[in-house]
Amino acid sequence: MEREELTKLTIALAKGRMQEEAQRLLLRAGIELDETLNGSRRLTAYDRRGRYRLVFVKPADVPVYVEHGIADCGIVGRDVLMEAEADVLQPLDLGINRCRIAVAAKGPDDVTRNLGMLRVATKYPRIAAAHFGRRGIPVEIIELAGSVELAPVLGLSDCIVDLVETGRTLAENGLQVVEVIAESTGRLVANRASYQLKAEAMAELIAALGRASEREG
Ligand SMILES: Nc1ncnc2c1ncn2[C@@H]1O[C@H](COP(=O)(O)OP(=O)(O)OP(=O)(O)O)[C@@H](O)[C@H]1O
Ligand SMILES: O=P(O)(O)OC[C@H]1O[C@H](OP(=O)(O)OP(=O)(O)O)[C@H](O)[C@@H]1O
Repeated sequence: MEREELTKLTIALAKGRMQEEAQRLLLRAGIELDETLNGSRRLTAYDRRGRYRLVFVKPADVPVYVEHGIADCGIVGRDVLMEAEADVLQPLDLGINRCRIAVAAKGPDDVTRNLGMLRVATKYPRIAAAHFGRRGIPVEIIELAGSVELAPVLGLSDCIVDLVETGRTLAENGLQVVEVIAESTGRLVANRASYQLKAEAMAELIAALGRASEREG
């Protein structure tokens, strides 16, 4: 039988930092990827049994593929989902890539004692704007693509909104957490229509990943 006929679901995986943990979890769930993928530049793959097609995309693009139904489901961080405000279902917390989305600065006074417009550097403009909006603090959002911790050190901003795991990047750059906005972990997300139309395959995947992530945690 052709692979396409066997394939039940297309899963979009975030490339980069989350990919390794996600693939380890898939393996525990009995979804083993073609080993010719190792070291290759291919952006799609099937699992050994041909049941799932995997597509590898940038983290921020996972909700885009899933919302449009190109992928039935995806694995991506809650940080990305909060920022994208994507209309997708979140059936499972996978517990991988646990970190916090936090406000950080050289010291708390840089945030709390600021009298004018607070300058906030971040990769997460929507999360940052919503957070300070709730606090009633006027902000200028300075959007950066990475190494956000540099901004307050060099005087580009008063504070940052970024991910913190061990706190090492903050500490080594003389910054500290001022406030935690949210916890983030890797999530299984699903397209709304696929969730209904491919209910059996979805349930099978959710159950397998749920068991695998329980064992992991
Ligand atoms: N230090 C960390 N510890 C744990 N999880 C993290 C950490 N940094 C990022 N993550 C999680 O891993 C996901 C992917 O991180 P990665 O750094 O690969 O993304 P990115 O820098 O946004 O991607 P890209 O720059 O390729 O668009 C994040 O969305 C987040 O959920
Ligand atoms: O608390 P820690 O354990 O130090 O981890 C946090 C760091 O990890 C991520 O950065 P990443 O390495 O993905 O680089 P980037 O900032 O360029 O995205 C995040 O943006 C922080 O900078």
